[in-house]
Amino acid sequence: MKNILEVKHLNKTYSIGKLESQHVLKDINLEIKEGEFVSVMGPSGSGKSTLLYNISGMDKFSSGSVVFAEKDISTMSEEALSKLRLNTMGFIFQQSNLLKNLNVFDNIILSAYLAKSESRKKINKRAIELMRKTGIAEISNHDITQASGGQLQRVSICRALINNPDIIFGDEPTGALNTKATNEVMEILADINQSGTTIMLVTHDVKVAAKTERILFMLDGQIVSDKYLGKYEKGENDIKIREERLLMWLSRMGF
Ligand SMILES: Nc1ncnc2c1ncn2[C@@H]1O[C@H](COP(=O)(O)OP(=O)(O)OP(=O)(O)O)[C@@H](O)[C@H]1O
Repeated sequence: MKNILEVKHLNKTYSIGKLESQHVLKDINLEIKEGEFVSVMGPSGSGKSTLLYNISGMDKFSSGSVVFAEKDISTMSEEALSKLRLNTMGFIFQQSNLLKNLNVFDNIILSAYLAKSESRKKINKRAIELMRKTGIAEISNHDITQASGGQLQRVSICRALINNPDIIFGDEPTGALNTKATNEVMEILADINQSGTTIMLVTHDVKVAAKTERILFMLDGQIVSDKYLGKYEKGENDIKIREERLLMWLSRMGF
């Protein structure tokens, strides 16, 4: 499998006021293969979200290089980078950040209409298919304010998938959900991954990470460990064994 992401000597420093700065990502080196399902764990403040935002081109890193699908994003103009994000990356956040004045369907199709690379007919067809797959077809015309937390995250997933991205980045996508909705969202993501989309999630939840294939552990701005758990098969019943393996690994690192 080819690498979809190659990160070399990545550093990120935030300036705090005039004299102080904080070195948040410290010489990160990372390769992610096409089709992998990766999660990033680690204590609060270790740099997980910062890593996600810097390798997805949402934030500007201080030094190093990030090559995404053979394109070096550090040398790209802001315009080229926005286009790359729109056409090849999908994002899911803890809070769904959906537009309250649009209904479910319009929230999903908006970015595809903006991309203008396909006919509206084709986009609408894909949106209907995505809503059906994620179990929200019946709320297509509903206002966003009427949807439950789990439904909102499914809308976010459909929105993230509408442009057929090569990769989905999620920052605590299940962080605001109850156990049932978390499990449902993870089954949907496992399904999406099985159809070939690479996924990278930041999570604090062992049950979420246990359903991913590879777990990176961050500590103080560095990836200090990288565990390969193997592909999770949707609906698999040895999830408890995966969780136990992960918990043992995490406890060895004092987490
Ligand atoms: N825009 C910013 N300006 C200054 N410092 C920042 C900024 N964003 C993050 N930081 C700092 O960078 C460090 C890493 O933050 P980050 O959000 O990446 O950690 P995290 O591991 O995702 O934490 P959490 O699990 O709590 O979300 C923290 O000390 C945070 O205060």
